[in-house]
Amino acid sequence: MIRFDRVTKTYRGTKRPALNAIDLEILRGEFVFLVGASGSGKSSFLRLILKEDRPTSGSIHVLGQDLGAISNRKVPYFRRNLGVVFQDFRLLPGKNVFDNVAFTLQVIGKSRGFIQEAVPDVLQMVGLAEKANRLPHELSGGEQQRVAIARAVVNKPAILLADEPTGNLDPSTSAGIMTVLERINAGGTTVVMATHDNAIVDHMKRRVIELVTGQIVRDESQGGYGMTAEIALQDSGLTAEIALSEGLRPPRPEPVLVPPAPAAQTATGAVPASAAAAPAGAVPPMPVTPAHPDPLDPATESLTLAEKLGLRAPGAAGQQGDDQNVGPTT
Ligand SMILES: Nc1ncnc2c1ncn2[C@@H]1O[C@H](COP(=O)(O)OP(=O)(O)OP(=O)(O)O)[C@@H](O)[C@H]1O
Repeated sequence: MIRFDRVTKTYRGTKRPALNAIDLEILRGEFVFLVGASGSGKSSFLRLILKEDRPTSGSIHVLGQDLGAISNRKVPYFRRNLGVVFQDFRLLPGKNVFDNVAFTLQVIGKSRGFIQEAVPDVLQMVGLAEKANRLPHELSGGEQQRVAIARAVVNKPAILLADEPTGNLDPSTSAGIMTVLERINAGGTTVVMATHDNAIVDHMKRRVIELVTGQIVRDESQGGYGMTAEIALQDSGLTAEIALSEGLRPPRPEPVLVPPAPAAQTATGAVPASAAAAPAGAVPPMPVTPAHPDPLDPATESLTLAEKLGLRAPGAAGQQGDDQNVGPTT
């Protein structure tokens, strides 16, 4: 379903790869947590799956397609198989709940009849059937995220990518969002979720892949958040987190040295997924750099919402002002 073969991503102007020789397979129907300190490569990993960016070396297959062989023109068609949810919801503030969800289907040209059936169904699934006429600012943060999830899955994608979907939500609201994501996964959609939320990861007991400086150091079939290295930058006033240097990092259990699971199997047990993985604890201090797509790279140029959701080719005409990126409204 998703396969990375020796994938390395090095951004322009940087020396150290954001992702370093990643070998990984995610199977149909899996629910996978991607954990790791800020800057460890989680968002880069998701962007590569979406073909929002391209690897510096190595190959990526998603749904049987070699992403390197998909032309830019065909990318929007490829992305229709993927739903995406972000930490900051990205709803359209002037459209009500129904229209925010219908937006996905309108952009890809679905009929009015189809939309009239599909949108109420998915709103029911995320628990918002009664709020179809509300505007985003009339909803709580958790409800706004449910709308974003409904929009992501209304076209029944095979894969749902979620980049810290509970990052702006309190614990009980987050639990509700996870119930919705579990429901979507139970319906057959493969879910890959990047998160810093240790309580959720520990509670769900799903596959956990941990990145440290762009390498997979842990791949467990029913993992927990564990000793994932994170620290708040209190003295800088930022809430970002950095990987701990060796001296500061809490002790980590010795890795179990067993060979990586065969490509076609789900990972079992604590498996260092790459022989080249950095030894536990050997983590240099990380500069805290916000992840922005490389402005010089045509594959990561600034995208409108429709483009970002994979519904329209970058630069293709849309309705003026119809799809600007929007953050939380509460
Ligand atoms: N467009 C870019 N240009 C240059 N460097 C980048 C770019 N995007 C990410 N990076 C760098 O690549 C590394 C991995 O970043 P990435 O955003 O993938 O990490 P992350 O694990 O998602 O972090 P966070 O948890 O903070 O979202 C970091 O060192 C980051 O600074």
